[in-house]
Amino acid sequence: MDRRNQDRRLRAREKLTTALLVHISLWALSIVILASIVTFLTTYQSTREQYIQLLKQGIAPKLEKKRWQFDQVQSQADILGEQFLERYQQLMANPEASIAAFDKWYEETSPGVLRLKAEFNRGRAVDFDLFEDISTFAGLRKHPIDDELKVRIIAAQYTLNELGPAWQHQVANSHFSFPENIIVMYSQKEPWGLLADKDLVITDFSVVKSTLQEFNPDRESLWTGLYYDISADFWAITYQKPVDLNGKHLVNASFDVGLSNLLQELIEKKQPNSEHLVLNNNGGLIAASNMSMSALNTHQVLTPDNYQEPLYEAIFRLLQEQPDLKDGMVLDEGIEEHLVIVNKTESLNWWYFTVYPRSEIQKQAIIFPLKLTLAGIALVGLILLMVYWRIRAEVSKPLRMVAKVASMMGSKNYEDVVSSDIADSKTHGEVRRAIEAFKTMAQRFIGAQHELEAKVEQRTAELAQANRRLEELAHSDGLTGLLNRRSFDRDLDEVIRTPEERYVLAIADIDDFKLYNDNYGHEAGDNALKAVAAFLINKSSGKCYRYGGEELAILLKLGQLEDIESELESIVHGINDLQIKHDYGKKGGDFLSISIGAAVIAANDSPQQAIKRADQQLYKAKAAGGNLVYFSSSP
Ligand SMILES: Nc1nc2c(ncn2[C@@H]2O[C@H](COP(=O)(O)OP(=O)(O)OP(=O)(O)O)[C@@H](O)[C@H]2O)c(=O)[nH]1
Repeated sequence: MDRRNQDRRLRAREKLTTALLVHISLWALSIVILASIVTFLTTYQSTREQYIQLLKQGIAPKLEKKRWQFDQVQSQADILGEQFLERYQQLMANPEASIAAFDKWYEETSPGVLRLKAEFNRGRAVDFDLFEDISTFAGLRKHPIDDELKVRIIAAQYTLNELGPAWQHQVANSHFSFPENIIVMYSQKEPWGLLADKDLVITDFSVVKSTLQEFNPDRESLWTGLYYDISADFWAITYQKPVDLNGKHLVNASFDVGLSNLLQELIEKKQPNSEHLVLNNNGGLIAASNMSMSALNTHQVLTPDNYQEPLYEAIFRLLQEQPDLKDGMVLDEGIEEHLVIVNKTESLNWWYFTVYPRSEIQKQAIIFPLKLTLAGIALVGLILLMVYWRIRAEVSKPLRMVAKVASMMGSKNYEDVVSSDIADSKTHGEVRRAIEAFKTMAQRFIGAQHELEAKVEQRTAELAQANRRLEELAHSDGLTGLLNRRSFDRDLDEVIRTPEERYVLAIADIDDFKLYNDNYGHEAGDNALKAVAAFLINKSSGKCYRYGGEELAILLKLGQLEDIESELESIVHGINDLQIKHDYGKKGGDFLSISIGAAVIAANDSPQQAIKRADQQLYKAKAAGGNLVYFSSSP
């Protein structure tokens, strides 16, 4: 087996192994990937649920706790409003004292702007009442302050002075805002009425404006959005409850509630990557965990108009576009790329939104399938290694053995195949059976070969025999069994070519054979001819030929001349002694006879000359009456 063939076989083996490994790895990797996708989808769902629970736990309880405080504020506003109305009605029954008090206690600080004297903020005793931490700002308005308004302001001042201190721990400030651009405030922190800008228009604040009868016919209480109280230096929201009497809007009982703590909690205690936003029913921002510097600089109630923060804007849009938004909803597509968890408190009518990037959930969800994929790939790699090793041992090597045996078969080394110990050593299963089949085949080939060789030998012998027979037939005469004329010519040539050996040519002719034929028939003639020939073969020491029709020839080695002559004469006599009846010979004899003419072949004779010499002697014997031998010993 030459090197190139071995290489070709090696490459073929490698191709088989590679193709198998590629197939197996493709299938295995497909399964791993499919399993990973299924796992990812399942894991994603469970991770999503897990995160929703976590996020819900994060924001909802805090806001729920805070809600109690806001509920309190609302009921305080109810009390404040009721107390005011009671006081107002009392004072209106006898307004002169209140009017006098107003004129005495209030001073014009700039044209058209009145403020409660500062001593009421610091502490001023009036009869049995001590006024403290109270300030009032009466800004520019269309109409001058009439008596009723003076009584209303005094009623608000008394009510706040009475109730304000009790709620200092719940709220930042307690106050009454008037539709006539007036505010009466109880605050232990800031004398807000004294500090307010003289041109301030209270009703320009959206929350106050929206309590006016023309904007709020249903007389609903309202929370503002978040704003930064620069004078108090804190984040706050304001609650306004309109208080009417006989269809007239008197005041708003209102509170400022500080939200710094809530904001702090939202920012510090939120889950990583999550954001929390609290919006009122109008979309105003109550609180957010991602407050920015731009919000800090706004100094106003935060609405989408003045606070362009993408997340807040997206949530605001969601609130506008989805009127069927409900408490407890989880939206996958609420905001692009974010999961949105919705909470709502019915009493406050506030929305709590928790926003979490979906990519974070995907990141968490992908970890397990990723590990699974990596483990799967590692496992596939390991399996491939083992498969490669097993294929080499179980397939490639046995196939090489099969190929070796097949090659021996191809080279007709059947004996080697039979005597090979390949099948006995390292093979099993189909390969072993294949090699054993090759061995059986080789054994049969050997048997068939032996059988064939025996047959060929037999046929060859038969052919040789047939050839010999053909040879005989080609050189003998069919009727008499004597050598034929062709043999005679061949032998005569050879005799002449070997002058060292001397020969005598004798030609014998049956006497009156025509007459014999004519009288006894041709068949009898044939028989007579056969009898003469048989006698010649039997008696003659030389080779006998049928020379022509009834003429026969004998080539005799020249020994003693007398012996030859005597042999020839004994032949002539012997034919007579056969006593073949011939009653029609010219000389009237009883039996068939022959005449022989013989002559020694000269060294330089041609075949024709040798024949002629014998023929001349025969002629003489015939002429002398037949049944005679004429022999010329001199060439
Ligand atoms: N039956 C038979 N006759 C043969 C055969 N060959 C030659 N003859 C006959 O031999 C005869 C020879 O005749 P001739 O040549 O006249 O010779 P002959 O009659 O023997 O006369 P002499 O030779 O002078 O004695 C012919 O009649 C041939 O037909 C043969 O194979 N069989």
